[in-house]
Amino acid sequence: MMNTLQADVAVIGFGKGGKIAAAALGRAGRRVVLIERSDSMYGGTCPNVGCVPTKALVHHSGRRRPDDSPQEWFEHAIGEVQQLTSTFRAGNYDALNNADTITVLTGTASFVDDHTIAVGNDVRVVADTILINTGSEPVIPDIPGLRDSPRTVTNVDLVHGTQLPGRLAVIGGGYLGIEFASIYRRFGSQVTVLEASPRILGQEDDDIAEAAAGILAGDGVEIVTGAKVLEIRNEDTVVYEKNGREHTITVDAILAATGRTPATAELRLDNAGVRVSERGAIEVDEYLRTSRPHIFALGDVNGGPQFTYISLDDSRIVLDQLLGAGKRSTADRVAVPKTLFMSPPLATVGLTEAAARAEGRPFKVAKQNVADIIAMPRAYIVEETRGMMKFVIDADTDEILGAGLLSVDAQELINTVALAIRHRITATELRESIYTHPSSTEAFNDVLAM
Ligand SMILES: Cc1cc2nc3c(=O)[nH]c(=O)nc-3n(C[C@H](O)[C@H](O)[C@H](O)COP(=O)(O)OP(=O)(O)OC[C@H]3O[C@@H](n4cnc5c(N)ncnc54)[C@H](O)[C@@H]3O)c2cc1C
Ligand SMILES: NC(=O)c1ccc[n+]([C@@H]2O[C@H](COP(=O)([O-])OP(=O)(O)OC[C@H]3O[C@@H](n4cnc5c(N)ncnc54)[C@H](O)[C@@H]3O)[C@@H](O)[C@H]2O)c1
Repeated sequence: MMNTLQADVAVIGFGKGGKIAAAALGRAGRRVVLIERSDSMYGGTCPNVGCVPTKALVHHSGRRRPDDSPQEWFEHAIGEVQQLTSTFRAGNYDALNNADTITVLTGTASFVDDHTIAVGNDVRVVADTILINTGSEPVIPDIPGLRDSPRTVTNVDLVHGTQLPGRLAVIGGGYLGIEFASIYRRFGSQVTVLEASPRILGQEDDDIAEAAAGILAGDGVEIVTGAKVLEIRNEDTVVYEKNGREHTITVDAILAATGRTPATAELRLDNAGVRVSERGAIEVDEYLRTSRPHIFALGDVNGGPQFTYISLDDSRIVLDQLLGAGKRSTADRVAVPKTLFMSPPLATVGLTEAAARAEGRPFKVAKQNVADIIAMPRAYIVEETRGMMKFVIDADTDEILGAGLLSVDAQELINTVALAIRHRITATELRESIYTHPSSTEAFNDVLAM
């Protein structure tokens, strides 16, 4: 028999934005039903198979001593990571399911019409308002042999598998590819990154991307740029072309890290009249309303930047529509920082030097290698002096336009710079602030003294 639940708000997908919105709406007395397709995904990608396990692997890979067996250390690390993710998963589930106003259903959701959602075969949810928060999925490029090879893995396989690949090929030198390349190299794998573009980290300035590539190469990651992967032969041999010559590498695992696409395939959006863009994302306005105004889309599925904190900010916008003044929008976002967790991390915000030049605005650049920053003994204390810090500054106003920090603690430093940009704190003010000692922030005293 069909079981029908009535709700004020239905949330499809237990991602960051969906869970924050569900909790707040539940606290406000709304009857909320949240639907998640997998019982191993409560909390979404980030705590289960994304940010949290990968950053825990960064941590554990860095603690391996030269005499530790790579395989044993890896297995130990995966065990630790699985404990961590299961704690977070249970915490996420309980936080919502224990609320009187919220029901969590486990099953795949699809639209029946614009107010009705089917969950599996037996349950229907009828809701006034619907939030779609189904995230994204890896794109496996159409390379002959890749999809069928048992050696092809995704981020999900890599954070669950207990066998350290002796040899790993990573197709794609973006955020995901470089993080996994760095992690697995530090665990002891032989890693080759095959990037189609002339260089990795194509969105960053040349000097920053080159410095990052230099650190990875120094750690033993082989980076092949301008590589065209032709096929996967006999399941384990990656055939690629560079400069007109064919090369092969035989590997234990192949990670496709060539981007992630919004997860809409199972939703039957056509039944609800929700429009999707040419690139497969759910179309939204700046208030995250879809083509059906009572249906919102949050997080990766709406085609915005694919970061957990953007999904979180999406929930603020939707909550402002449903419970607040309805003013907040995606247009409010200024200086959104990001961090690539290689070792040391690369964190960036605002304009690159290339973008400032393209805009034709007067700017100056302040940059220094971390090893030369006298005001930052912390780099020497923690024995991580690799990298560089770079600021792009408006030559007329002294405002900071952007920064690229490839440095120990960069994932923390960048938030201070982002705040400075948002609040129009000048480079001089940032330079002349008083910082704790010994800290990494002290570097600003030095690098900004142009
Ligand atoms: C390996 C990796 C590392 C990353 N590292 C970082 C990082 O360090 N920092 C950072 O900010 N970002 C990172 N990201 C990106 C970040 O994880 C995503 O941007 C973020 O998790 C997106 O969240 P979301 O709210 O859009 O949805 P998600 O967290 O993806 O959740 C969507 C949920 O919807 C469920 N679902 C899908 N379809 C249906 C359906 N039809 N019915 C029911 N449920 C459904 C899914 O099972 C999933 O649980 C990383 C991503 C990956 C893959
Ligand atoms: N630390 C973080 O915040 C973090 C970590 C991992 C992932 N993410 C998110 O996940 C998203 C997806 O990551 P991603 O690295 O998969 O995508 P990406 O778009 O960041 O990078 C993809 C890379 O693959 C290359 N590429 C594409 N097709 C190729 C091919 N056929 N052969 C070789 N190279 C090819 C591209 O030139 C690009 O460099 C990121 O954009 C990011 O938003 C964030």
